[in-house]
Amino acid sequence: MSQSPPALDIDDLRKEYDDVTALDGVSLTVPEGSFFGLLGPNGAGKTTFINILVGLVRKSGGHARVFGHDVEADYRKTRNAIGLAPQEFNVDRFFPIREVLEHKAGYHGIPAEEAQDRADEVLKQVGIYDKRDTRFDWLSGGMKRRFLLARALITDPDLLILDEPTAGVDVQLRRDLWELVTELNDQGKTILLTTHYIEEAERLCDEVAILDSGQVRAVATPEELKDRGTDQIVVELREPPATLPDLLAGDDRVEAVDLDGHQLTVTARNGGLVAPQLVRELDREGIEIVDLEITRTSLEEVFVEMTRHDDGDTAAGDASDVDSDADAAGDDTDIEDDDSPRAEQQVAPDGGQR
Ligand SMILES: Nc1ncnc2c1ncn2[C@@H]1O[C@H](COP(=O)(O)OP(=O)(O)OP(=O)(O)O)[C@@H](O)[C@H]1O
Repeated sequence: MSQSPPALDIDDLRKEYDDVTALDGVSLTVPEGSFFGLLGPNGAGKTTFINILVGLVRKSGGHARVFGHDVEADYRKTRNAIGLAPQEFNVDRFFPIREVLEHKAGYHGIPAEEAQDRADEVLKQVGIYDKRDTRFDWLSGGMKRRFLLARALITDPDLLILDEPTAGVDVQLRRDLWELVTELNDQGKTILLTTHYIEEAERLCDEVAILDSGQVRAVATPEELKDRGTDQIVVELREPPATLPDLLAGDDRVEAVDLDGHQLTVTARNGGLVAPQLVRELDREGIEIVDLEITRTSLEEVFVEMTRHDDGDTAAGDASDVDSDADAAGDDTDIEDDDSPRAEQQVAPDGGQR
């Protein structure tokens, strides 16, 4: 029995815009049904990657296949398999949102009557059915995000691409959207998520790729990535020893052991596994423990570390920049009725209007 192809099969994908290398040999496999996160600082190449998948940007080299279909040679099949909720608002703002959905369905070949039913269904699904006769302009920021998701769902795509879906939305809506996309994933849709909210990736994704300067730095589960960072084991001692014995000697997970007054701090990978050995050694030395706490590295710290550049800066700035940038991303653009505001060119080989 032949195995079905993965949702995304990306091999040495490259993109140059004049003298800017946006993608520098990206290879990735996203299994069907997975919830996959694409993390990267500003300018890492995430939008370029997505735009190549949906045919808005022409690749300079390599291969990209969606459920086995080449994104350029089989543009139409690829495009029909993907629902994209883009980062920026690019909606025809003069029509009631229900009509916008019907047009989109019609463009994808869905007959008018079915398109109406589908439009109602997805508006209900994202919770803005009562706004169906409202123009996009008149929706609140959060409703606009919900609408973009409805538009991505109108064709019942197998692959849902969410580009910063919760940028600039409040905590409650973010949680609602998380719940909704988790349900969609449970129903079998493959989800590709880009986000600046590391917590979002950690909560939702089975696997994440860290992209930086157009290259994949790591592909792993959030837990595996955290195992690569360092934890801190902080031990409060009853009586600090006059000289610190040689603790955890030869354990290559351990980066540092520091004593400051009553407080012993061990910096180590897999802190949870190192701690029991530390406790045994302290016990053997007759050093009494009053308190012990392990602070696990955060995915955010691992992310910042992995995308730190040689000049000591991260491309992402610090973690707080990461979040505030995302908040600012909800601006309108003037481009309308297109899935991406940064379309370099349209590459539908069939010449079809998108
Ligand atoms: N149409 C374009 N023409 C020229 N350069 C571009 C174009 N689009 C993107 N770039 C450049 O390609 C690089 C990758 O940009 P891209 O938008 O793909 O990154 P990103 O990871 O999506 O960033 P962000 O998180 O800020 O949205 C950047 O250096 C960007 O300036």
